[in-house]
Amino acid sequence: MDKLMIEGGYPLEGTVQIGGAKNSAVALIPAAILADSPVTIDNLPNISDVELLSELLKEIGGSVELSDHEMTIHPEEMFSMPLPNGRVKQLRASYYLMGAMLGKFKKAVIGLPGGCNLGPRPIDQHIKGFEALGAKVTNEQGAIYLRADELKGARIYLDVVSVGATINIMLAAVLAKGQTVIENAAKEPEIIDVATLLTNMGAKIKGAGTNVIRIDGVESLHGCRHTIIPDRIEAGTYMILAAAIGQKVVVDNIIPYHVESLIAKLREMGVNVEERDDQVLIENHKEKTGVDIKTLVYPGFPTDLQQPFTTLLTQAKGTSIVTDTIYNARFKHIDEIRRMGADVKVEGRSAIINGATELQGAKVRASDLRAGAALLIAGLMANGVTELSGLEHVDRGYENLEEKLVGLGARIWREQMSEEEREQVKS
Ligand SMILES: CC(=O)N[C@H]1[C@@H](OP(=O)(O)OP(=O)(O)OC[C@H]2O[C@@H](n3ccc(=O)[nH]c3=O)[C@H](O)[C@@H]2O)O[C@H](CO)[C@@H](O)[C@@H]1O
Ligand SMILES: C=C(OP(=O)(O)O)C(=O)O
Repeated sequence: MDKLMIEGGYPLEGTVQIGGAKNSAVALIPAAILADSPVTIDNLPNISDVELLSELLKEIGGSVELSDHEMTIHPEEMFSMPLPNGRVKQLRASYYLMGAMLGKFKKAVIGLPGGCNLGPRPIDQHIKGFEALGAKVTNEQGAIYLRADELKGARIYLDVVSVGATINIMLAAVLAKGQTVIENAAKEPEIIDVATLLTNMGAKIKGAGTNVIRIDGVESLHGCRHTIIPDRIEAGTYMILAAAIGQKVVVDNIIPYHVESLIAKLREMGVNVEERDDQVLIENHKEKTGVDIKTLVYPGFPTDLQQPFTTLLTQAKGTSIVTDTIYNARFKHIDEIRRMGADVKVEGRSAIINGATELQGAKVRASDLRAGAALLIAGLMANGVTELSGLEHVDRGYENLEEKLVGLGARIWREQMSEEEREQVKS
């Protein structure tokens, strides 16, 4: 068990390269199950969720070659091995094995997923979609059993706009007979990325990126090569970090259009953002003013950047209100940044931040992935040393974290936790 040691107060400068999108990668890897020949995915992020999925594909008989940022998946020998426990519980995206295995084998047994604990994260809309396609779905002791004699296209209206349900239904529908229409679909860039891979595999999909997706089922799918889009949440995290403690930071290899809502809010605060073709330059020399944000589905402000942005707002003058409309318990980082000196309180679904406050280094723990990002930013801004534990969450979504930060001039390194510290974490 490691902790991250962060010596705060050193301004950051330089260029940081952004990797491939976690939330695309974790859907693209299961999508390969649907093919009859090898699928190669590149610009793959070097994160633990990718490693876990690669192991899960091996458990169902696949062979996987993983080299530097590239994975080739051989699905020819895969079979519908039940996965009720184990690795499926360690990440959210294991739910995509349901759609992909149901689509390919017409049956699957998959344990309920893990992932960040942000309050209730039901999968009723995924199940509604599978049932509409003709599957019988039951929940037996925390595992979802799916079975169908055949899958037939259907019209499915999602009661809530869900990234996971939209992608999962696409995965189950591409090999179904006839047409499937997903209404009130999510529009995140990762959905377009998954539809692009499936289309290159031979699927017929129209409308990905809009709220109505039409899928005409095909008999079979073949392998192909696919390059993952840049991770807009990793990019956003470095942009927030640059606004918090950067002087002149270039966030490179991104699609600026995917982070428009963040750019708008940074500018509103008084941060200079220059948009270029595939990079943004963040210059931070003025006093920052507090702003209000409300998280929304894409293209609104992403919930996954809410926690890091809250930390930035502690450095802005005045009162800011952050409301998370997607998750009702995504404020577990607040108690920790308060311990570092921030003036923040949570009321219902909102955090109220009074700034600007000086932060002091402390021993803090990440309760989830983006809480980790929020505390990392706090540590880099704070006076003195911050010790951040809970790195198993952070490593799910940020590749080569220390390397990228040291490249920008940060003083940050990993250390093993002492026996006593490990005991404290367990209790
Ligand atoms: C692996 C992955 O891509 N994770 C992302 C995905 O999570 P995930 O796919 O879990 O998030 P959803 O878009 O499905 O969830 C959005 C909202 O809908 C609710 N809901 C969802 C499904 C369902 O069947 N029933 C239901 O009520 C959820 O509780 C939540 O309040 O999108 C989230 C919202 O952008 C991001 O925070 C996560 O980073
Ligand atoms: C919530 C997130 O991830 P997951 O859905 O994989 O838990 C995230 O990436 O911020």
